[in-house]
Amino acid sequence: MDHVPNTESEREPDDAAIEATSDDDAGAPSPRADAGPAARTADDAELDGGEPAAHPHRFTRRGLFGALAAGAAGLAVGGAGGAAVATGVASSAGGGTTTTYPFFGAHQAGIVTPAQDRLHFASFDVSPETTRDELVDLLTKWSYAASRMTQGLDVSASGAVGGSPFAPPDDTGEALGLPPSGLTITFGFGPSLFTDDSGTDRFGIAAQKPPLLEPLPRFSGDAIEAARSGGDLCVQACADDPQVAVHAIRNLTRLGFGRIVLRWSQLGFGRTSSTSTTQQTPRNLFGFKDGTANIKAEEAGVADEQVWVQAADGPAWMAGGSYLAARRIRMLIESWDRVSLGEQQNIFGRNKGEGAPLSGGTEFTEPNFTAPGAEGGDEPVIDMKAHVRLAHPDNNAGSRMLRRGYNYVEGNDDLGRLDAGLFFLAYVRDPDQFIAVQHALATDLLNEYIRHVGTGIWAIPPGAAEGGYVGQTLFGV
Ligand SMILES: C=CC1=C(C)c2cc3[nH]c(cc4nc(cc5[nH]c(cc1n2)c(C)c5CCC(=O)O)C(CCC(=O)O)=C4C)c(C)c3C=C
Ligand SMILES: [Fe+2]
Repeated sequence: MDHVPNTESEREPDDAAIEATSDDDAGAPSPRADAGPAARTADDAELDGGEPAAHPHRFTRRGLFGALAAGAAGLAVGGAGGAAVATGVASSAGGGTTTTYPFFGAHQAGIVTPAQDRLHFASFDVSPETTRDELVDLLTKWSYAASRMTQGLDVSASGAVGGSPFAPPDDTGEALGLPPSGLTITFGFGPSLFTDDSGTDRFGIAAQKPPLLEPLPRFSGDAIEAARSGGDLCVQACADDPQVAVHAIRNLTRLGFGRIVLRWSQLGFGRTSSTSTTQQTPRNLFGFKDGTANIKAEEAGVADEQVWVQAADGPAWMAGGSYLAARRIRMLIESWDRVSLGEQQNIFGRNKGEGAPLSGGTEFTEPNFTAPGAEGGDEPVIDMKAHVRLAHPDNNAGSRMLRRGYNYVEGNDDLGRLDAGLFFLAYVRDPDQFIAVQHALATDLLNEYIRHVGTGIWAIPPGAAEGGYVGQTLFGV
């Protein structure tokens, strides 16, 4: 890891990290000043003193919910900093879990982390007036807020209900009472952050742009919509409760008012990949098990080989990071539903029930691409244009990718067809791992039933050191 060292005093977490800038009504002056000593919370003490809490996981939104339900005195006058109240546990209506993943670490969470059930993904453009210092300040605030929300805390110590009644709350509040739900928040930098359309180096980082970070090329059959593509920054929020994921994106967006603009966003449900051997393989909207051959966190050495940028790869600031390729892929559900079971299986090269390759065995048996068809003819049992054949590492110089996609359904079009599909997310050490496979899929039998309508690529910096911020290795302050 190549983190720029930082000191406690330089990077002391503080509510100030969340306060508004003059062009930003998201943050009023710190409400803690109004609250008085009686209102001080364990969180406040931790923040003021710069000492990390020994057990930050104790302070949960759920704890606060219990206190509210019990009518805890003082909250109505903005007394108690919400997140400190750890008693009176109420269960979540959203079905979330108490799982937490650390925000700080060598790699960002949300990549090899076991894929959660829900996604809210957002792409932002940095506003023309935003300076480098303001961008760094935003990344600092984002990291601080993310480090709290991923532990089930409000966005700041005063949070949703602990601040001044005369100022907008720091936290929007819709996650009050919900457990952490395994929330992970992953940040990325698009090619246009380094140089804009006119070639301008807006933030003095053009020289540090990874040579591999170029907009994805046009692929055969693409029907890309600009409004669903690209973006200077991306944020992937995954959780086991949709409201927790949406709360995270909403509050991060709010922190960026005046500095960034939401370009597009995507909700997802029903993860379409497993990233851990502890997880059952889920199904996509075509009804097939998806993620069987995905990279799993438990595969020794594979993430270093295929997912994490190594120090020797360069640039130095990306060591421990990754690249994220995103594709919004519409699935033509109604056409697919008229295809026979045999042809559906032929298209993927796996059976629909168990997900086993058509060459035989069980779900996790490696496909045999030379096994002959049942009639004993020349044709192999796994079609030459089957999806798993074309996407398999044997067909792609050994290259793999960590898939982390989600189903989406967004109503229907004017012909009464579901606007549904796969929001495909793949993490790779080198974007060419995705590009080569996507080119190989040009003859995929599946193409008759899908349309790629959105695209994007982002450099995913390494994780932040405790108390630091994501992107510190790039900006160096
Ligand atoms: C460029 C990469 C890929 C795109 C785009 C893609 C789209 C896509 N895939 C499915 C469903 C399945 N994919 C499966 C396997 C699979 N897919 C890719 C890559 C892309 N898929 C890879 C690398 C693999 C693994 C190949 C291997 O190593 O065997 C499967 C089989 C089960 C599994 O291993 O996950 C399914 C099912 C859809 C529906 C889709 C677009 C909408
Ligand atoms: Fe696939």
